[in-house]
Amino acid sequence: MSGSGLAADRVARRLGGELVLDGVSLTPAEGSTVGVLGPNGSGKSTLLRVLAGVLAPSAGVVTVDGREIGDVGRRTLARRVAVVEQHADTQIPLTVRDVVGLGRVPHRRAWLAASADDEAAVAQALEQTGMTAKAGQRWQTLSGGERQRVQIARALAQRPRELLLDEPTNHLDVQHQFELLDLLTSLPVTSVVALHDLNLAAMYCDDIVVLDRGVVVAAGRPADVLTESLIMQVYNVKADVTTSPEGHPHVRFIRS
Ligand SMILES: Nc1ncnc2c1ncn2[C@@H]1O[C@H](COP(=O)(O)OP(=O)(O)OP(=O)(O)O)[C@@H](O)[C@H]1O
Repeated sequence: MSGSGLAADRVARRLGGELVLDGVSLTPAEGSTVGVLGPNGSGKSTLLRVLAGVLAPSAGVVTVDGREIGDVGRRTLARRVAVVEQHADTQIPLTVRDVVGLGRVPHRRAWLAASADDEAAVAQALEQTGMTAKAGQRWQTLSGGERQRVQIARALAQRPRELLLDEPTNHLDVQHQFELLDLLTSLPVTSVVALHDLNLAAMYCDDIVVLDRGVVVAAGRPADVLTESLIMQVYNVKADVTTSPEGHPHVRFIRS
């Protein structure tokens, strides 16, 4: 398969005897934000882990600039693909600045101290995520939302071309959800983001992929994908979908 960027072609993955992903293809346009939606257990995290090269596909291929991901060196991959997982934790007493600095590791030779470039990338990432004032604070003492923002800062400090995020808005208050997604969509990176909030996905994603039991059941522009029938089919919930004044689909759930 040719093409630039990160792509999945008919990827399957088996876990514990179950087919958790089945024939999933994803070709994010360069610089776009792609939302991965789907119910609990539908395979969103697994897809992100396969795209990150952490899990190998059981069938199909993931490619980076047309090369199979397994053939791209770990260091090369770590320099361009950044991952923000759902439950990052550490027992090591690190400051916020230390954690963000971990994003620079793939760019450094082990025996060299942080360069001016590294320091500038860390400072910029702290600034972009609004964490500069907390740079000296211990990671363990942060709130859930602050930890989330620091993980995102670490990923940004990596200066990736592709950013994979697993429910990054999870712990964030509404202002920080908007700030994060405004930031993601303004960066010159390709982002693949697992989200649960259909309206956030509608507001911010260029494209949406909906998984159900490991299969892509819909993909395309939010307005084409987020329909009342799709929401009923996938989530078994009634919804009223209208168009917001900004032109995005707006989903209102209806209790039956
Ligand atoms: N190591 C494993 N062994 C067996 N099954 C697994 C394993 N890891 C994940 N699964 C199963 O794979 C399916 C997909 O999991 P995944 O975490 O990708 O879903 P998800 O869409 O991210 O869910 P959520 O919205 O709850 O985060 C689930 O049914 C899960 O139980």
